Amino acid sequence: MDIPVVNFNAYKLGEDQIPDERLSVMIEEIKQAFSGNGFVYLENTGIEQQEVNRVMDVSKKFFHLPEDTKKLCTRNSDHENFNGWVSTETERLSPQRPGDLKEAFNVSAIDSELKWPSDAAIPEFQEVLDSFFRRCKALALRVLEVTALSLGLERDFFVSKHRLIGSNKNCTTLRTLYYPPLQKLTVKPNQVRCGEHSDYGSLTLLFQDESGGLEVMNRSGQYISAPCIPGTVLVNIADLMQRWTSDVLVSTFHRVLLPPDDKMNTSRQSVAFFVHPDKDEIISCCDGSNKYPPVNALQYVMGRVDVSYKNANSKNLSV
Ligand SMILES: O=C(O)CCC(=O)C(=O)O
Ligand SMILES: [Fe+2]
Repeated sequence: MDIPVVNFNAYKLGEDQIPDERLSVMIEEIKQAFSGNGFVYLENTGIEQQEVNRVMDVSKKFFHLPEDTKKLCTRNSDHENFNGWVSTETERLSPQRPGDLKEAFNVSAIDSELKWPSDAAIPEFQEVLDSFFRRCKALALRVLEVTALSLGLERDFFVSKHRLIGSNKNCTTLRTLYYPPLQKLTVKPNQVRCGEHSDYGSLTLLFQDESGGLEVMNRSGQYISAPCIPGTVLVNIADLMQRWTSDVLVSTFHRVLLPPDDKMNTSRQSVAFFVHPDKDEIISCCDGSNKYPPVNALQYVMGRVDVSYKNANSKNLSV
C-alpha cells in the first residue's frame, strides 16, 4: 500500500513516557512513511472512532443551521488567528480552480473571543470541539516526539517549539469541514471540493467520514486514493516541517475531487487538526545545513497566506 498503516499502540494516549528503544520499530516505520509519500495512517492512537463520530455529528448540526445563524460566527480574515466559520466557495486551495465547494468551522485559540453558535442553537458544539482539540493536541505532541526520534534528534526537539498550542500565540487549528451535496449547486467548470494543495505548518491530523474522497500525490506524481480507515488517524507532513528537516520529510499535495455521478446527492465530512509551531519561534534546518534560511514561524504562515491571496481573487487559505 502506498500509504502505510502504522501501529501507534506503544505510545498511544494514556501510555506513560516510554523508553526510546521500545518505540524503535514504530519510529522506523514512521520515518519511512514521512520521508516517502509524507502520509501515514496511525492505528491504536487512543483517539477512538466514537470521539470522531461525536465531532462529526455535532458539526453536521452546525452546518445545517440557517446561513444567517452561521454568519454570526464568520471568521475575521484580517486576524492572525483562524477562528470561525468559512462559507462555501470562500477559499480556493488551488489558484487554478474556482472556490472550493466546502464549508468549515475553525477553532484555533480556545481561550480567545471565538464566536461560537449560541447554546440554544447547538448546546454541545463548543464542549465537543474544545475537548477534541485537546485530544488532538496531545496526540500531535506525541507524533512530534516520535518524528524527532526518527531523525536522531532529542525527543523534545519539535515539541519545545509547540508549547503554546491552544493560545493566541500559536496558529494550530482544529477545522471541521462539510462538503455539501452537489446536486442542488451549480458546479463551475474545473471546480472541486478541495483543490490541490499542501498544508502550511508542521503536520496535520485528518479524520474523514466513510465517503472518503481524499487523494494524495505519490512520489511519481500520480494521485492515489487515501480512503477512510475507521479507527485510524491519517497524519501528514506539512510545508514548514519539510523545510525544517531540509526536505528529508516531505509535504505532499492532496485534494478532494467531486464525487461520482451517483453520489452527487451525498455530503462529505472531515476534521483536520493543523499543527503549527509557536508564532515567535525561529525555524532553522534541524541538520544545521542552512539549506533554507531561518524563518519566523508566524511570518512563514502569513507569507503563505498572502501569496495565496495574491494568486486568487477569492480567499485562499489552508491552515
Ligand atoms: O477534507 C479532507 O479530507 C482534506 C482537507 C484538507 O486537506 C485541508 O483542508 O487542508
Ligand atoms: Fe490539506
